[in-house]
Amino acid sequence: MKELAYLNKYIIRYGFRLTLGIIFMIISNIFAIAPAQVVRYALDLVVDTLKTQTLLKGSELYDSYINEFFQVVLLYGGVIVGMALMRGIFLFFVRQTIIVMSRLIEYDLKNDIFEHYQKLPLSFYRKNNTGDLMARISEDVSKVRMYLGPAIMYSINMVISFILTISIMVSINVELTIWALFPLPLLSISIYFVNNIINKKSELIQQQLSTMSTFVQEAFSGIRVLKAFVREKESLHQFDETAKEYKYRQLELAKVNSMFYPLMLFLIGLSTILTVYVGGLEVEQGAITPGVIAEFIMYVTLLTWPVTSLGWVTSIVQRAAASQKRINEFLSIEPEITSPSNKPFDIKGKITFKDVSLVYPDSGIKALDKVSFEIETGKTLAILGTTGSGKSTVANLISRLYDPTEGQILIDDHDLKTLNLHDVRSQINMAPQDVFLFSNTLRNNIAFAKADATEEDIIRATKNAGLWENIQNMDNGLDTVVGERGITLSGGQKQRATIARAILGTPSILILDDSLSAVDTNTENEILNNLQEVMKDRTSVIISHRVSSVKLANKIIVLHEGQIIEQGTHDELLKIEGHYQSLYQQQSESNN
Ligand SMILES: Nc1ncnc2c1ncn2[C@@H]1O[C@H](COP(=O)(O)OP(=O)(O)OP(=O)(O)O)[C@@H](O)[C@H]1O
Repeated sequence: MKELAYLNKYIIRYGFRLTLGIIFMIISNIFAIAPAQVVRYALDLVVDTLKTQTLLKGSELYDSYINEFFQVVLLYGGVIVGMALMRGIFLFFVRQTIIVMSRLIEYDLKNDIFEHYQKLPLSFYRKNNTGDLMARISEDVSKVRMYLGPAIMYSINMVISFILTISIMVSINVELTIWALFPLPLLSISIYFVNNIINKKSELIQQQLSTMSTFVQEAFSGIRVLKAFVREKESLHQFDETAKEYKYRQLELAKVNSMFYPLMLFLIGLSTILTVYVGGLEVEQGAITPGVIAEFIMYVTLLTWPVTSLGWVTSIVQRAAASQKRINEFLSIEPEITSPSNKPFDIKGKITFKDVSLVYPDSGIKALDKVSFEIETGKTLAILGTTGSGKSTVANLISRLYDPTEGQILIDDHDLKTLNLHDVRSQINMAPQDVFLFSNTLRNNIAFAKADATEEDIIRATKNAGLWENIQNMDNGLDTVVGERGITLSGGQKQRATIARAILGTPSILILDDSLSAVDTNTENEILNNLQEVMKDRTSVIISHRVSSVKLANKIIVLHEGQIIEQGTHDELLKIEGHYQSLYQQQSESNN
């Protein structure tokens, strides 16, 4: 239960609403309980009148007596209706304070979790799958919300109505109180157990539902493969199996649910019977008036819901504690990469690597081994190498997505780790190797880098990325929606859209990670020429497998198994007659 203590700071934040809610709850309970006494007076009055009226029959007083009787009964009726109305109004206020408080906390909690998620390192996302991240921010927060809203509200209600109702009942007749309340704890305990079964069954349904949605989601995102391999029938069969299991679990839940109400009604009925029976005996002995029986039945009915909610609330709190534990697990992870300073920093563009090594924390792979190089502001650095040689790792380190395990990275001669992280990342733009586009318009995808970009900026960026002609041929131009992950675009178009996004903000350092692999050589040359203009006086890092992409660079480094094996300009490297030169020859021959 200590996990829920984390939520106290939120409850304190909305303490005023909660206090108001408690006050409204007390008032609404008073209006709920008071009519029972009015019913007792009214009923006793009816019984007395029935007795007296026979005596007065035939006398002059009879008519006025009956008239007065009806007026008083009407008055009692009016009072009861008025009180019910007041109870309703205050219940409305209770929900408006306590339930609204729970929704506000839910909102804050979701934002806090999301903000925290974004601070966590990439290694965290490798370890935890998306489904788990989503479940904690949606389902788990919803369960915690049930504790903050309904559970707190019904617990307070239970305490208030127990204190008020039971003290009145005891003050009237102790023996009748004991008999009337005797079945209620049984009700509470059985509801607790039934509810636990319901929760377990609901969880199984939830699991099956997520299996079903994952299946459907995969089937539709892989629809091209599915159709191409003519697997529709098998796919339907698999879906049918999953859906059958879902139906079975739902029916299991329905069985338990159908036990719930009969059980509840049986125990409440038992309370009423006992009240009438024991109350009847007490009336016979003259200990109470008949009106008290009616009053007690009303109290028992009033106590039914708080007693029911006791079992229900207990299981909500247990589930909320389990959910909060899962949320706390993520919240307690400290981001490894933090900003040590808030001092603004303007990047000019010089990059220095001094004996930099990186072992990826989650895989233990040594991706870079004592790599050193330097590139001056305004120059272009190209990185070439075999697959898995560590090229993207260099890009990740420059953007400080990881910190080196050994060595030092300097930007404009300052240790990267000491600089304002926000300023560093906002001035270094990267077109990553694994292209990612949001299911939004091309315009919004490109403007993602710069919220205040004008139409002109966006068009210029797409022209420089060699994408403008393609866009003009699309029916909706820049407003074309690219589908999930850019499914409606070709591989080369997606790459060029990410280049446009990267150059839009005219960054101080631009990194293109294998961003020209899906374009033909002519387009590649066109883009590279444009970039020379766009990135004039700024630093570019171009990562590629192709010599054609890197030959114009001021410095080329060739990586192999995490180490630099050659470095220099295109001409210098050709003279060495090493790896670069043989790659150049191979690629020139295959182009001819
Ligand atoms: N996020 C990561 N976590 C763990 N290991 C990684 C991660 N990224 C890369 N690696 C590993 O580090 C090594 C270098 O990978 P890197 O992506 O830098 O190579 P690359 O030269 O860019 O390759 P490619 O040309 O295929 O893109 C590889 O062995 C890879 O498996």
